[in-house]
Amino acid sequence: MTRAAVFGSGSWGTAFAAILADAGCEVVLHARRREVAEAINADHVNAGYLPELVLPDTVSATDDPAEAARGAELVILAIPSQTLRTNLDSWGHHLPAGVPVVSLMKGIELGTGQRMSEVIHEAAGIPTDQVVVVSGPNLSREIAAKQPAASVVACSDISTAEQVAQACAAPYFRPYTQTDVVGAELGGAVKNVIALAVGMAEGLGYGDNTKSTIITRGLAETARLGAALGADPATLMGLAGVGDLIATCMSPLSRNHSFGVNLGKGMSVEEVVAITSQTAEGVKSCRSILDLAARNGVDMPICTGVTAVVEHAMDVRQLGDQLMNRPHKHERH
Ligand SMILES: NC(=O)C1=CN([C@@H]2O[C@H](COP(=O)(O)OP(=O)(O)OC[C@H]3O[C@@H](n4cnc5c(N)ncnc54)[C@H](O)[C@@H]3O)[C@@H](O)[C@H]2O)C=CC1
Ligand SMILES: O=C(CO)COP(=O)(O)O
Repeated sequence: MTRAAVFGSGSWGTAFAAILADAGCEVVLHARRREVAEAINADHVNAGYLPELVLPDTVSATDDPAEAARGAELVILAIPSQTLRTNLDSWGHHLPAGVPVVSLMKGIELGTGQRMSEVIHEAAGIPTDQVVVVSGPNLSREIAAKQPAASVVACSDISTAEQVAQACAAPYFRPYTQTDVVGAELGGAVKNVIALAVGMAEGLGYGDNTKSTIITRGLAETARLGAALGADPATLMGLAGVGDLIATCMSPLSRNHSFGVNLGKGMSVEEVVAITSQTAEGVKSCRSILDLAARNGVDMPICTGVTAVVEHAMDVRQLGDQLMNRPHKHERH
């Protein structure tokens, strides 16, 4: 039985712990707060995040990172992107050597513009051929309800990707292996920003033509960034690209989508932050994605508009005009 350590006991870490357990692993969840770990051990439920999910007996929890990491043959990281480096600086030295380290995170680090796999490599010294990315249309509440879904397991070393895919293949969770780590990570990070834009459109009262236009042109700007950074275009047409884009942009379960809806309805960023208890990665990563795009000479008008709204440089009601009044151009450019 593979022993897996999952760091981050929020929505996705908890749902992924259940996937691993249902796939036959023994799982230890690391929770920052002792009372959360104790409640999971006592009740088999993480009430603050996924109260409807009863965790199998093979999932236990601890607030001690050394204990979580001890003997792990597989490490999973599911914490907010902008806190990954600080977390790894604090307990990354406990991670066992020579085992796959999986990123579930969908963001780009502010300041460095690094993808999460790059942060893991740099901050924890994990060799790149042991860093794995799992990304796809995986809204945690649907996964927790064991509704069927698939995902991409990407690693530069295909045998490591296959090992991780084997460990997380559950009856309701179907992994597909990949070697395009860059494409998988960019798809996951940029779709959050596009989902904010779609949510804003919905909040402003626009319908499905508008939303489909944003999704499709959002995919176009993701593809441009991917091309500049060496992603395989086919990855962005797959589960980690268009698959996740559709799920996140269309679902009321998406935190990014919901955040955007509230902005579109006229709430301020601060007001939405105050009522959002979980991570909406696009709010922080819009700036880092835009900086990354600028450094690579890539035009990302939707991300530019979302960032302007998030940073108070533009009223949400101006976003549509700004996008619609850009110079006309060929669809492929
Ligand atoms: N929830 C979902 O449906 C999915 C989420 N993801 C990605 O997984 C990552 C984690 O997301 P969620 O689990 O949904 O987030 P969440 O907000 O539900 O949970 C975050 C977890 O990280 C912990 N944490 C550790 N250090 C922290 C710090 N310094 N500040 C705040 N929290 C800290 C929190 O205690 C909490 O357990 C994100 O990058 C997200 O984009 C990816 C796929 C699906
Ligand atoms: O990544 C996700 C679904 O694949 C979750 O999206 P949100 O973070 O917007 O809830």
